[in-house]
Amino acid sequence: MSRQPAPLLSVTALAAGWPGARRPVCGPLSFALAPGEILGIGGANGAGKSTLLAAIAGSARIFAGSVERRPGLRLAHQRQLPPAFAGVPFNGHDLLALTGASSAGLPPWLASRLALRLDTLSGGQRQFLHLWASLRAPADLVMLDEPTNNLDPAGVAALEVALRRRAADGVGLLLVSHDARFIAAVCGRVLQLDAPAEAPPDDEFDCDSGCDSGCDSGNEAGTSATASVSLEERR
Ligand SMILES: Nc1ncnc2c1ncn2[C@@H]1O[C@H](COP(=O)(O)OP(=O)(O)OP(=O)(O)O)[C@@H](O)[C@H]1O
Repeated sequence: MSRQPAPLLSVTALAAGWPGARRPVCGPLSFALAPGEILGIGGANGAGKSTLLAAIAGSARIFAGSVERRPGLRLAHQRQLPPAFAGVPFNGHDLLALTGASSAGLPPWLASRLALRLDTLSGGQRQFLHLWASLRAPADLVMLDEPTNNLDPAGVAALEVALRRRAADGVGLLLVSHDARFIAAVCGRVLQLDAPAEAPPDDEFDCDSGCDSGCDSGNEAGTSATASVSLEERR
């Protein structure tokens, strides 16, 4: 009898936002991510997609619910706007060394530019290099925020190949993207966050007892009036 591998990540009734805010920006959200799974995260501007990644990485505030990472989980997180390192004498080799990523398999159009300073690369070249640095880092879970930004069709195709290879290694992938074609091409499931309310209510959010951010306890996470979620199977 085969046993299912333990999930890399279990998110339960999570309402996440930012320190100092009265209310979370997303949630309640519940999902799990298995090794080798590619999960897409979609939704309108401001729906809280980046906030969700930040909560999983431990850099946003958890108002209610929980994020459980598999013990010892190694996480790589590429933010939406990777740093340009302007004015810093730092090249592609340095960036890959910093994250522990191998350059083996890097597309030739980028491999030939690894000795160049990052602030002399084009936007798409730098984007792909940052993606590679996260994707090929020694990580169990890789989260990429708008990975197709600045990439041309050849870059997107190379990214899709790299993502599938990483998933085949058992790495779990969370991909935030507005690119519906890209998400449909690579993701087995999609978590769709609802658009934020036009004007957020100014009443304070009541945390449930699972809050880990030092708020007063209150009622259930399920009563949150912020974005809801739907999870679609793509195949
Ligand atoms: N560091 C932060 N501190 C405080 N509020 C933040 C911070 N980052 C984002 N927010 C707020 O959280 C809300 C959700 O932002 P978030 O970046 O998560 O949305 P998103 O779904 O990723 O949007 P987009 O598609 O535009 O990238 C926004 O209203 C934003 O103003």
